[in-house]
Amino acid sequence: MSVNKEVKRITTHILQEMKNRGEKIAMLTAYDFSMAAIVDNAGMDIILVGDSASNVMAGHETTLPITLDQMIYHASSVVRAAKRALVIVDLPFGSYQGNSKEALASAIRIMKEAGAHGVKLEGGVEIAESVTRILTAGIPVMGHLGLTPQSIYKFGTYTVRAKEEAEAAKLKEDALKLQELGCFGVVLEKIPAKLAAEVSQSLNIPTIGIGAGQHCDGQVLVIHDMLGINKGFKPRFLRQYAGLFDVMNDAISNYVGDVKAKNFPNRKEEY
Ligand SMILES: Nc1nc(=O)c2c([nH]1)NC[C@@H]1CN(c3ccc(C(=O)N[C@@H](CCC(=O)O)C(=O)O)cc3)CN21
Ligand SMILES: CC(C)C(=O)C(=O)O
Ligand SMILES: [Mg+2]
Repeated sequence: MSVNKEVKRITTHILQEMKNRGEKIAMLTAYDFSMAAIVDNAGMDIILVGDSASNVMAGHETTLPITLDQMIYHASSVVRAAKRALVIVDLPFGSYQGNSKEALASAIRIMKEAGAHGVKLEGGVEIAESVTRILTAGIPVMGHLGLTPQSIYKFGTYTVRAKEEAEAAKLKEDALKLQELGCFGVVLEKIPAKLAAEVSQSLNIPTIGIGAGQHCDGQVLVIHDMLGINKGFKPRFLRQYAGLFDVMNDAISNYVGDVKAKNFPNRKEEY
């Protein structure tokens, strides 16, 4: 399907129209200017400045260490590159769980200092007050349910979530609550496809899946994973669209070889 690059800027209203007419929503992460420029040029609907930057940019084992200041630095770089995509930024661990006032202050910093278009928060009914407060300030909010990596130490593993009926019921309740509060969409991470399909059908707002099957209204992946830059990470839900680790490794080792062999620079490459 061809991508309409005529659209000036994707908005949350356009995303809702896309769901209404059954057009799938494409979302991908980016954390810096150069990558975001490529992602935007390729016709992405939403660019997520994910707290997965903690893993893929900083090399941490979890998303917990990344700070609000660091997220703002990544987000401001992405915003400068994004001409068409809607730029959504994860509120990092510790920047919103304290109370709704803190949550709003963090969201405002992201909007004001990075120029982002909205924020994403992990959690359901527990964060209802914060979601409401942020929305009241006119800031679009996206929910995130299922595997919520900021709670990894509570769960202990990254296995599929909501397989049991009780947890599935809670997730459905959370999704409805987030919609009722006014979220423009919700990410469903690593839950059974059947549950994601049910939630996607029962909600009016779009669902964006990662490891949540084909019936979500859109899909999201981490860019380093789908480009094959991050070789070690290969869960079943991930499709690798390129093998950039090897491509980049070959180019870089050729450069090393040329320098060592005195093949670079040559006479044409000097002044
Ligand atoms: N590089 C990267 N990609 C991601 O998708 C991602 C991050 N980082 N950081 C934040 C969260 C964490 N996410 C994750 C992490 C692990 C799995 C996962 O499936 N891990 C194992 C299986 C774990 C298990 O079953 O116990 C795997 O198969 O690799 C999925 C999503 C998604 N997000
Ligand atoms: C995996 C996506 C949904 C995310 O939250 C992130 O990249 O941080
Ligand atoms: Mg995240």
